Amino acid sequence: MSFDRSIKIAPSILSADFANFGQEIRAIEAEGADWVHVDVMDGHFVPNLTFGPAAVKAFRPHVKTVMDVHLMIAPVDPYIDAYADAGADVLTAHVEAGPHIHRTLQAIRGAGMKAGVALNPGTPAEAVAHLLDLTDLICVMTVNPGFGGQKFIDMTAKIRSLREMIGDRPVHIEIDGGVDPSTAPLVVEAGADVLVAGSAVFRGGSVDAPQVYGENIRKIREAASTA
Ligand SMILES: O=C(CO)[C@H](O)[C@H](O)COP(=O)(O)O
Ligand SMILES: [Fe+2]
Repeated sequence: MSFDRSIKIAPSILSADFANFGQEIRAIEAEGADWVHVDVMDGHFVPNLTFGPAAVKAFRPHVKTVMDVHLMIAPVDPYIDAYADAGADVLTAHVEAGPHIHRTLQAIRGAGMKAGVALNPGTPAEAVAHLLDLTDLICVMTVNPGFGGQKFIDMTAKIRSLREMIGDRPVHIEIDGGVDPSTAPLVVEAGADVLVAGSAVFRGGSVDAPQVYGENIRKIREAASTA
């Protein structure tokens, strides 16, 4: 997985049909997804529960692009090897998930994955100031994590600060939560390059009507290109 700053749309399968992940992943990729975003929730760090490493491993053969795994779990460290074995390309941990995010990022890279760090809306950009050389992606949450379909929280000032802090390092800025054609240009203009979108991609479509996913992805991409 090589670094580039072009806009990438990463549909979140949190909004897919949970009885049909394989087909859903193949459909969004066929319809133009650049990455596939996988939300892991533990019912403890966030008030919702999704799936664990065995399910993520089962998704792997269906993902031909980049499997971007967003861990909303605490603790993280005991599970890093399991997600490496599951085939995650990017593994993102929350800075709020424990006292040793520096060690966690080292361990993620040590296990052969790209290391991501996520920031809740209430966490300032400065929380990652000493982590920039250990991270490949900073995920700026634009909702409080736990659920799809929530209203976008404006974090453009934080995105601008991060873009300045990152300088010319090869670090992606990913935006997660409430991204749709109306919010995408704001975050891209502020410096984001990876746009996660769950409800805005899956809304109105299905594996029997996958062209709707394609139209939804295209609308986000077109809106982002106006930034
Ligand atoms: O991490 C997440 C929630 O915690 C999801 O990735 C995010 O909410 C995407 O869903 P939507 O685009 O519907 O907001
Ligand atoms: Fe996510």
